[in-house]
Amino acid sequence: MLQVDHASVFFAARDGRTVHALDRVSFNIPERGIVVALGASGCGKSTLLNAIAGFLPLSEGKITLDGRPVSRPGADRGVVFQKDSLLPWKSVIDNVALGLQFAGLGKRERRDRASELLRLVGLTDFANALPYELSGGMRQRVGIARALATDPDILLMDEPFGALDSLTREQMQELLVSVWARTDKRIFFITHSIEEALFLGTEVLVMSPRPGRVVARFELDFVHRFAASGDTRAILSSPEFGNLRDEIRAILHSADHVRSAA
Ligand SMILES: Nc1ncnc2c1ncn2[C@@H]1O[C@H](COP(=O)(O)OP(=O)(O)OP(=O)(O)O)[C@@H](O)[C@H]1O
Repeated sequence: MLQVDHASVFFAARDGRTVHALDRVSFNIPERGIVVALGASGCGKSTLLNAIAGFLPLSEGKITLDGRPVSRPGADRGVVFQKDSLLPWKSVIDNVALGLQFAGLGKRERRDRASELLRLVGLTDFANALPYELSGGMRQRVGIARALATDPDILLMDEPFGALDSLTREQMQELLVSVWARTDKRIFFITHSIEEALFLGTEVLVMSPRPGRVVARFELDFVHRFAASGDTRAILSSPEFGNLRDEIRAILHSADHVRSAA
């Protein structure tokens, strides 16, 4: 279980003011859970992910993974960013195998593991390609395979599909569900998109800015339905999905309204 307990972060801005980026955020990610943080720009989503990744310390509160306090980056957490950070001079398979080098695996084992992961994300035929030969969606698939290489307990994904066109984005969401269903990973996922949050999340945290806090949470099972049926259309067009989308849109608008009036 990943536990985030009353996490707060204050930044000292350059003009001397203090930015209250995150305000007493608490949630858990259980086994096989996908928790999605949804909110407008500036509500502290990346700050939260960076704290879970161990890239930045909390000002108050604590984060534990299976009882161990999180204080620095570790192989138990794999991170995927919006912009892929592939090494342009290395082949796809070598990019995936990179993390395994630090884990002390031999060359043969690294390539075997990387090939297995490329199969998982449907990129076997591109193992020897260079990153510039890939589309945006394919690069993100390499990023997912690379994040999985060290077999982390949890995947942390910061708007991984935000820069993709809508069709590719939908395909990537489906691919992520199939990876999740086959690997049993926990996932923490950040997005601006209400539909993406509803489709992927077993729990959605709706966040509002200044200070960044959770204003509503929803437990969902659309992702389980998709994993069982593979029928995206039926899920997106269901009245239940539409009603929740409208409800969350209203919450986000009123959070924004409160902020502009303040
Ligand atoms: N290093 C920093 N120093 C000062 N302020 C910061 C720092 N990092 C983030 N902030 C501020 O903290 C707040 C939350 O930022 P954060 O990037 O976490 O939001 P976000 O929800 O991820 O936004 P986006 O969706 O645009 O990425 C913002 O007001 C931002 O300007």
